[in-house]
Amino acid sequence: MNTQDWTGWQRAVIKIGSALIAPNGCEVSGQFILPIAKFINDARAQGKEVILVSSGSVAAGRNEIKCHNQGVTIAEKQAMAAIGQTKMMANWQRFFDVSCAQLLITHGDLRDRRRYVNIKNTIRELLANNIIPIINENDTVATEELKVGDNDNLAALVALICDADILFICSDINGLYNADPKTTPSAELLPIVDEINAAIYALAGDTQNKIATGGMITKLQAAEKTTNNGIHTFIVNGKTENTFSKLSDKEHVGTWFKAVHNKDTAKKQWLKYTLHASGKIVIDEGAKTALLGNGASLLAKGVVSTQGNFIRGEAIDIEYNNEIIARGLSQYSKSELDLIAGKDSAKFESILGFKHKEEIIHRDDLVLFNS
Ligand SMILES: Nc1ncnc2c1ncn2[C@@H]1O[C@H](COP(=O)(O)OP(=O)(O)O)[C@@H](O)[C@H]1O
Ligand SMILES: N[C@@H](CCC(=O)OP(=O)(O)O)C(=O)O
Repeated sequence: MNTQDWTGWQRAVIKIGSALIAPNGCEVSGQFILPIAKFINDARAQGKEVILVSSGSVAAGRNEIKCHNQGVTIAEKQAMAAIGQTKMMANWQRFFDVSCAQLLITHGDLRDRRRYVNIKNTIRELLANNIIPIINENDTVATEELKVGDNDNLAALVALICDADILFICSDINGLYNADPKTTPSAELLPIVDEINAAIYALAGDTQNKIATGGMITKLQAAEKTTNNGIHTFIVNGKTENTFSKLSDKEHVGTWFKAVHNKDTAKKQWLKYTLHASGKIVIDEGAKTALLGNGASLLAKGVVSTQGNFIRGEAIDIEYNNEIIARGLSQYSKSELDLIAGKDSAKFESILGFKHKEEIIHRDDLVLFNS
C-alpha cells in the first residue's frame, strides 16, 4: 500500500479491547459493538475483507467464577476465559447474518512454522467462504512461556499472517496522547505518527483498567510490527459514536501510524516478529562483515561463544559487539555448536560424527535487524 494513503485498504484486521465488549467490567454488551458491526458489514458489502481480534473473554466470564483471593489467580482467570469466550462469540454473532468462526491461538502456535502456515490457510479459507474469523488468545491453555500476552500484539501478528493492508485498534481512548489522559487531563492527541521511536514509546503508559492488558505500550509494540511491514495502523476510540462512520467515509480519526515500506519476505517477518530467540551466539568481526556486507550465511568459523539452551531448528539471536544484529534458525543445537564454534565445516564430521549442514544459519533463515 501507498505509505501516504490508507483509504484504499482491501483487507483489515480490527482489534476490539475488553472495555468495548464489557463496558461494565463483566458480562458482554452490544452497546459499542453495534457501530463496529455496521462498519464491518458495510466494508464487506464493498468487497473488503475483515478479520476480528476480540478481547473480552475474561471480563465476560468474570461473574461466574468465585475468586477466593484478593487478586485473581491464573486458574480463575483461565476459567473466566473458558466461560466468557462463548459469550463473547455469541455477542458478535448476533450482529452478523453470515457465520463467525472462532480461532483460539497462542504464541506457541505462531512460532511453529507449520502451525503458522495452517492458521494462515484456515483464515484464507474462511474469508474465501464469506465467514468472519474472530481470533482471541487461547487463554485457557496458554502458560506464561506460550502466550502472546495481549491482544494488541496478537492482532499485529494476525495482520502479518493475513497480509492485511490495515490494522484498526479499537480502544476506549481517542488514540495516542502525549501522556495518559486518564491521569493527565491536559494531554494532547497525536493525529499522525510517521515513525515509532524511543520518543514515541516514552509517551505511552500502562492501562488503568483492571480488565484490560497492556495499555498504550502494547499498542505501540503492535503498531511498530505492522507499520514496519507496510501495514497502516490506527488507534481509534470505539466508544465514540461517529468513529466508524468517519472511517467508512475515509475520514481520518484517532492516531494514524503510517506504514513504512519493507521488503521482508513472509518468512523473514515471521523470524523477526513472531519467534522468540531461545539463545544467543556471539560472532567475530569477519562473520559480521559477511552477514551485513555480503548477505552471506553464518559459518561456525565466525562463532565466538553461545548462550541459552537451543536445539536444532530453533531461533537464536546473533550478537556482535554487545548488539543483537540478526536472528536466524540454527542448524545445530547449543551443545553441538559449542564443539564446532570457530572450526572449519570440513572438521564437523570428525568432531561431531555427523554434519547437518555446512552453515550454522543459512541466509534464507536469517533476518538482519536495522535493514
Ligand atoms: N499516552 C497515552 N495515550 C493514550 N492512552 C494511554 C497513554 N498511556 C496510557 N494510556 C492508557 O491506555 C489505555 C488503553 O489501553 P487498554 O486499557 O489496555 O485498552 P484496551 O482494552 O482497548 O486494550 C487508555 O485508556 C489509557 O488509560
Ligand atoms: N485474551 C484476553 C484479552 C487480553 C487483552 O489484551 O485485553 P485488552 O487489553 O482489553 O485488549 C480476553 O479475551 O479477555
